[in-house]
Amino acid sequence: MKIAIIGTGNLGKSIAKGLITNNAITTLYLTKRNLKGIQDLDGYKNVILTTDNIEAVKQSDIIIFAVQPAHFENILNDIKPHLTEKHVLISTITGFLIPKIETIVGADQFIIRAMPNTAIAVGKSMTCLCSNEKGAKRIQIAEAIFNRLGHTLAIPESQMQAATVVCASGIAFWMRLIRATTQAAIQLGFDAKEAQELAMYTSEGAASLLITNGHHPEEEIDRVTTPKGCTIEGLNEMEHKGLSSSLIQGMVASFNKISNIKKEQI
Ligand SMILES: NC(=O)C1=CN([C@@H]2O[C@H](COP(=O)(O)OP(=O)(O)OC[C@H]3O[C@@H](n4cnc5c(N)ncnc54)[C@H](OP(=O)(O)O)[C@@H]3O)[C@@H](O)[C@H]2O)C=CC1
Ligand SMILES: O=C(O)[C@@H]1CCC=N1
Repeated sequence: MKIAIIGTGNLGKSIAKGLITNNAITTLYLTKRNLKGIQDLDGYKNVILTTDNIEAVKQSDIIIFAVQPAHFENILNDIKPHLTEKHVLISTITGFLIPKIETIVGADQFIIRAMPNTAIAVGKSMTCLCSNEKGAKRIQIAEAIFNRLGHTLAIPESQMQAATVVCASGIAFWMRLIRATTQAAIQLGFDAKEAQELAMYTSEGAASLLITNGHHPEEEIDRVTTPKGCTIEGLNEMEHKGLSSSLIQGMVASFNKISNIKKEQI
């Protein structure tokens, strides 16, 4: 696949690493105005670093956009004259809706929105996908790309804002939970390195149980909570302090912030 990533910052670089590691490219153009931050990707076979978005578009079939929302419209206007029937446009931009992309480049383009997360760098992204009417004919291409780099779910665009919070911001939320667990483990006597090891692999095990068994989390919790035991004592104390409530409220705040980002673009 001839792929271009327009805007190789935090997310774009994570996607690039995933694509390179998984041998998922024929050619990969990576663009950025200042190439300094991606020099470490220079030298990989068939990977081209450039500041020239138009050249990257001309040489590629699949264009993945990963710039900040405020930069997207100008970039679309710049590349628009160079778009052809072969191009599939995949936007990862938060809050930038498909109808708005269509007003810039036209509804006759294959347009897909993808919401991956930075775990794409290690092939573990939960990526939600949606498309315009024409893009529905190419959604399998996006699924093929992102399934190699994790797990995908096709959703209506109306759920994309929620998917951004749960999956994309979700990486940061889970990191904070893992960090807090690590801090507790240190307080309970482990050194910092061991504490993080315990936190990381325990969280991986918890997620793997749900993925493998298809159970509800409470079913797995029931297997751990010995009556009158230490687990239920700890869990109930966490809930008295608002664990679930604060997570839910934080995610709703994150969701509402995206609504404001969208308004700022109008
Ligand atoms: N970070 C994440 O985990 C996720 C981010 N997203 C979305 O992805 C997008 C990017 O986020 P993120 O990676 O964090 O942001 P970054 O700021 O890290 O990356 C954006 C990159 O775009 C480059 N850029 C800016 N203007 C241009 C231009 N004209 N041509 C080419 N490149 C350009 C910038 O580099 P330079 O200034 O050198 O050009 C920068 O490195 C956002 O819209 C965000 O909402 C979605 C899901 C997850
Ligand atoms: O924080 C942000 O706005 C972006 C979107 C999701 C992850 N990072």
